[in-house]
Amino acid sequence: MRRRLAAGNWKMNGTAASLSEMDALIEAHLSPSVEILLCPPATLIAAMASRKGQHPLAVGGQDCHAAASGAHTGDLSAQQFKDAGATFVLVGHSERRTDHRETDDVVAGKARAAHAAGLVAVICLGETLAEREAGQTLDVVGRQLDNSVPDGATGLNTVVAYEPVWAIGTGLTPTSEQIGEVHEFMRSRLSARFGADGAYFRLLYGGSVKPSNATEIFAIPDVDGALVGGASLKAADFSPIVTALEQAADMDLP
Ligand SMILES: O=C[C@H](O)COP(=O)(O)O
Repeated sequence: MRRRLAAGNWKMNGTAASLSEMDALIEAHLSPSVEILLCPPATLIAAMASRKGQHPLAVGGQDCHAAASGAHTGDLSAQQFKDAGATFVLVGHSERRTDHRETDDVVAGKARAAHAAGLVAVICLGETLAEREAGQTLDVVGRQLDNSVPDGATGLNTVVAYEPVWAIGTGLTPTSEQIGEVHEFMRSRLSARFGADGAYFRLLYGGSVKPSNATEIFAIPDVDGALVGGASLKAADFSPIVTALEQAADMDLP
């Protein structure tokens, strides 16, 4: 059984004062029945990891370089994130693919670096609105999945997050049928490539997940959780999403 995962991506938001939001989240979920991951800006990783104490909340980076070390001013390696207390790292977020022109090859290199450092790579992918309207969604997702997920990926070291670009930060969400179609497609594509292990990759949906739509999204087959942006910044918004995921997990077969 795949453990459900509620992941929050703070993007370029948050200062030391924002750590109180993590405190409130922990207080609301002292013994969470799902895995909770927060990906704050890199400046807060070490402080968050140390402040959470023994709570099982996981801390992750938002990006890493493909190299382990070297002359890459301003970049951070997966090893450095691990050293700071992270256990996950996002790679291939659409904002990285757009703002930094990251290709699937680059994303796969970053995922390999994450694996080499012992981090779980959360590999993000998804179509643009133009691609969806052109009927290319599954082609785009299939190509990104094949080329961004490196050999050596397993259900233990890799999570895939489907984030339609047009749903990120817009308040728009695909229908449950559209999300279900893509998740079913990704599951079968991973199973075709990785065999039985394909069933163990956790698949997250991301894009305008809110307390008001979380329950419906978490009921979709093969949606194992969410990658949440804006609604992860405040515990008052993220906590009900975690609760909705816990309720969905309660209904999973043992
Ligand atoms: O990484 C998170 C996604 O980009 C979703 O962001 P959002 O929940 O603000 O739409």
